[in-house]
Amino acid sequence: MDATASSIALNSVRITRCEPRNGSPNASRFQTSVCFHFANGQREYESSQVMKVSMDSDDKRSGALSRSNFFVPCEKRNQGSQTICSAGVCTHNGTVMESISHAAEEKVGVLLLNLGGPETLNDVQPFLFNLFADPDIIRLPRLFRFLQRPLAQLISVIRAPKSREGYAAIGGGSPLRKITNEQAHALKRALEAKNMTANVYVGMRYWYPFTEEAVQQIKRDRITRLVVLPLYPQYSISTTGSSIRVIQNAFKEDAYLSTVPVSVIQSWYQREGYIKSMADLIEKELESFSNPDDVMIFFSAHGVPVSYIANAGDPYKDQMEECIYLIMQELKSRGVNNQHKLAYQSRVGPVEWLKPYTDEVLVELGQKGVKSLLAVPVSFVSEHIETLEEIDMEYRELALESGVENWGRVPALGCTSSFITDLADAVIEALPSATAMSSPRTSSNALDLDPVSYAIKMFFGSILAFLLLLSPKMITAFKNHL
Ligand SMILES: C=CC1=C(C)c2cc3[nH]c(cc4nc(cc5[nH]c(cc1n2)c(C)c5CCC(=O)O)C(CCC(=O)O)=C4C)c(C)c3C=C
Ligand SMILES: [Fe+2]
Repeated sequence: MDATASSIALNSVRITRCEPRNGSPNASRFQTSVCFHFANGQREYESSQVMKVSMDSDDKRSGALSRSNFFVPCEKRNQGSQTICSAGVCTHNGTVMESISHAAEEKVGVLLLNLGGPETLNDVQPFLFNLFADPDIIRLPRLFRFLQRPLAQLISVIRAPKSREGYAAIGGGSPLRKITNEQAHALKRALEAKNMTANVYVGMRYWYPFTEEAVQQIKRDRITRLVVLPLYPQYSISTTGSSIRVIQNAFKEDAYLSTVPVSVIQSWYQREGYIKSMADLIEKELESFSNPDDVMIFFSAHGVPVSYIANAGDPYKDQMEECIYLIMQELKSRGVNNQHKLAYQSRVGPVEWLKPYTDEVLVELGQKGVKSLLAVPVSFVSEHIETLEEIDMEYRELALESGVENWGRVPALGCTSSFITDLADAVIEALPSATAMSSPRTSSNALDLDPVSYAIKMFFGSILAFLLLLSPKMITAFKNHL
């Protein structure tokens, strides 16, 4: 292939029009390429994305466009297609393709996102306050947004005792920070094994280390290209959506960060590596039952309020159902044909959540005579309160009381090597599509920061919350549902 003719720069990546020697004269290939060179001068990558724009008559109507991504160490590619990368310049079959001018200093970062959890029992109430103060968790109509923080204060105080009991039962705090740090180290090592050096950061939404702190570190480290990887396989407004909003705000407002190319992996439940890793864990755990074929595989996903799906277009339910379908297909291909069921756990508050509810289904299954159940937590990839306390203690007890005799639980993926390797592949595949997040701030943002209106809103909001707190009727109503 000769790289000739037109070439334009796009977000610091060069796009080159290449004419295939023996290909259709009506087809054009556009190759985007960027070279990464690291400080030790040894590790080099060429990332290429080839887009084939076909102008054949059949394809004209549909504007057919096919795309393939590859991201390989230059040494490997050199063997097959004679690409040589050095000092920011890639040559392909003898034709010089300039790479970006600052490629020599490319410094790759990966930001892992998670929810965070209280590390001590004293952290529980302030952690809950941060969670309920998030407009992606308690979705108030715009007109009532000024009540968000007073309401968060109220709900966090009421919820705290129940929540504290749960954290006390699992050792006095959430293991999420420790496990996420371990996953970050494992991912860094997995990337190194694929010849990619990257700084891996952890950003939590509601507790330390906060996402905002991680973003500041990314700025101090002068990262030049970033992949954002939420540790939630499925996208929900309440998890991935909320964390991405924080990142977008931080990046747009900062002169340096707004220029950094960023690629966000929104969801990855459909990745083969993840599906196979989940199937491995399930297959292994089934073997611990004396009658593996009779065990019902019981997927327990974290719930969200129905209004997220019905009114706000949250794709979470669809993605969850597809995810379960893919895992079951994988198991079937291995000859595992067990029955399965999906239900939703962890509902909070008086509104309707996704159904069926885990606790209700467990009772029904027990009463129907199901004797063996294998619980599979499927919304998270680390152990935390909802696996260690809710599933292992509350749901297990409920199932056994309802007639289930054999109970098992699949562990969260944690640092399972096939899973971490797949995350490394996801990062490498995402790098070439990184683009800057910069965009002008909106006038409504500016309004949100006006200190006078903020003070007025806080004043009236606090009075309302205070009145609510004084009302015993109100407290009883909340307590019954939280
Ligand atoms: C009130 C609304 C909540 C929504 C919506 C929600 C969605 C949601 N959460 C997770 C994952 C986690 N949740 C965790 C803790 C947690 N979540 C809520 C509430 C909502 N979650 C509360 C009140 C709490 C605190 C614990 C408790 O009191 O029950 C955690 C951290 C657990 C830990 O070990 O610290 C995770 C992780 C998902 C995946 C999700 C929607 C898809
Ligand atoms: Fe939650």
